[in-house]
Amino acid sequence: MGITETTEKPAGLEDKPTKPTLHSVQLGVWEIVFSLKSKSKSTFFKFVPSAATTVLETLSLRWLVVRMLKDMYSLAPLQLIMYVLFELCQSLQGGAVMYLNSQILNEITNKMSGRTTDTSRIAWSCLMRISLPFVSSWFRKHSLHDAALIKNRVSLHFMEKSIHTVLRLDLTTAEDSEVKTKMADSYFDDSDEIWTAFEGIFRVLFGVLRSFSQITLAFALIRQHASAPTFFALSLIQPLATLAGQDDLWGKTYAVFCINKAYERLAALHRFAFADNYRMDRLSDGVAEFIEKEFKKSRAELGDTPIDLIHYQWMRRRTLVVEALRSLTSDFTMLYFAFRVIFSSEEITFGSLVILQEAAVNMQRTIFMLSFESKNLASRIEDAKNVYARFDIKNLMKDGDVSYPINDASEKTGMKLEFRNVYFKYPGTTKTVLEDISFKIEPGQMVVIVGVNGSGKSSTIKLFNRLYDPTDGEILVDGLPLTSYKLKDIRRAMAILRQDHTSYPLSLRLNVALGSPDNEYPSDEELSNALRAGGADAFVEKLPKKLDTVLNPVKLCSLRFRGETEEELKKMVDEKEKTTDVSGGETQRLAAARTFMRLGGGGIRFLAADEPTSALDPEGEYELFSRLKEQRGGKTVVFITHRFGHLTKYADTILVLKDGRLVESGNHSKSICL
Ligand SMILES: Nc1ncnc2c1ncn2[C@@H]1O[C@H](COP(=O)(O)OP(=O)(O)OP(=O)(O)O)[C@@H](O)[C@H]1O
Repeated sequence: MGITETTEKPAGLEDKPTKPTLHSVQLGVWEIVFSLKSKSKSTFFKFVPSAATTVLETLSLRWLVVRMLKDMYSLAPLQLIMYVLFELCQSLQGGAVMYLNSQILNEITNKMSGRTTDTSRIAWSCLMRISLPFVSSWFRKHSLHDAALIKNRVSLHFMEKSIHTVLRLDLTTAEDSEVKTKMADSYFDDSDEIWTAFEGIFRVLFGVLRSFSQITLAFALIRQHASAPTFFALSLIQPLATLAGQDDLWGKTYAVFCINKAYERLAALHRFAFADNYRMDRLSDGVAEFIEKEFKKSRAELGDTPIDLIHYQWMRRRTLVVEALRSLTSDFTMLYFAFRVIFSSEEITFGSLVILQEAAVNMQRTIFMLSFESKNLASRIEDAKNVYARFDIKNLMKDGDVSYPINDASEKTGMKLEFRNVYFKYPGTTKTVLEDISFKIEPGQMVVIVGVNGSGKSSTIKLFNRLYDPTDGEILVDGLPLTSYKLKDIRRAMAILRQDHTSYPLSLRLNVALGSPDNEYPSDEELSNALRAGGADAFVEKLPKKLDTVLNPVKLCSLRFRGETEEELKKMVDEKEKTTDVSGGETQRLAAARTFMRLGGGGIRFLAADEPTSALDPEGEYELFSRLKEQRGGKTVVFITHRFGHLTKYADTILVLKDGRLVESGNHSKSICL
């Protein structure tokens, strides 16, 4: 259970390529492995270069600071100015307190040594000293209030900008590994990076200003004492020794592994018992007893081996002698004065001593603050930089500039489509999923694409509305390259019912209405027509909240028990978090209703349905296709289906795909071999 250090190949890494520079320490159930480079460096030796690097980085990122300031000023100009002023006043308040203390202490010293005292000065200083905390808390209150308001506006503003950024990303860009990394940490709760970085910079600036003003004042007040510089120098030893002796895990590069089999099993059993996704299996397999029995067994095997976090175990390694020496450094200043009293004739007043002590403590605080902030600020600034980098992501897919439709012909006119020697690979992959595909679809035609799983049917559909662009070859729409049209126009002219139907985390009403986003408040009649056409009316009618049901509400509730369970609170949270279970077929019907809503919205010239019936029974499938056929009007239609029996006989063209190639095309009358 003790500490074991080794520079040999760490356990658990046998199958990983290990470099000889690795060093490992075993603590409790953990093994911590770091590079030897980071082993010898103490926090102090890292603090100096890291503080310098942070300052230099902050200076080199002036554009970022200016951009943040501009953004914040535009969102809350008055509050920003007031916040800076309040913080500035608070920074200078330390100096004022020190000045007033020195005045009071000098008068006390005069009194104690029998000299005359200036009563009005002492009364005035006391009055000011009493008023200062009130003034200061007034500043604090307003500064906190302004800071909260700016933070709120900034968070919501950047949340909105993040949403704008993510919504306009095309698939190729969104799947790019660099873009994925940039977008990875843009969480809903993490929208205050800009404010955090800004606040961090200001905290350092005001902290330095506060200490600087106090130290300058202290020097001015006690400059006649020869011992002042030595005193300050001695007071620096304590923070510097603490930093030098601090061998924490901050800033080290390391990996932690669990090397205790019993603890690994405990963790697995714990997950098995708690994770929601195992709940059904746990109950149906009746594994509760097994879990508890195994847990007890592993616990006995583990014994008292420490399981707490590696940071705590690491901290406990400190030796008592080092701790004792470090705490002694805080007494150096007192020991120095004791020494002066014995060996020197210099007279130092009680007041000066207190002021010196106060200034020294402030200096120590500044050093600790800078050490802490230099670690934090760099990463906060990096986070803020990433936020702006996300906003600057450029779409890889180029938008066209031709409006669609070119001329506003009748709505019934279908789209004319042509694939010319189209090849396609998904971005970042090497497999050609579509190879040399050529076909033509005349306006208003109905085409059925068939083929076994993985033959490229869905990939073909994804090229129609430019979710992806072909790797080679060309797609033409109404005689012009698809890429020449404005993306927004071309997508607005298409209705695509996809295979992997989803329901949005919004009410069912919006789930259907969003099929036609230009008509976000459709009438009840339009909604029920779409629901009926999609075959979703019956199941929606049975739901207690009908169209106001949110199938999977976003969870924003939390409940913490302190002692007894509060049933009322629990019920409220359960009610808010309640999900409504619907079958795969019902979600598919909902997606179909959304498509019918789109078809009814007007402006649609092309309809594609990619196996929209996979979760439907044969009757549901027949009904859906019949209604899609009924409502297609003159639109060009492409259907993909596995069960094509009754569909293919209506098709003007049947395209047969195999391994990404078009192996046959024709129609029933040309007796295509299906
Ligand atoms: N996002 C993707 N990234 C990489 N490869 C993909 C992606 N989607 C599909 N593929 C691959 O492209 C090939 C064609 O897939 P596609 O989904 O177009 O076939 P499909 O004929 O529609 O199949 P199914 O009938 O199962 O839906 C498959 O080999 C598949 O693994």
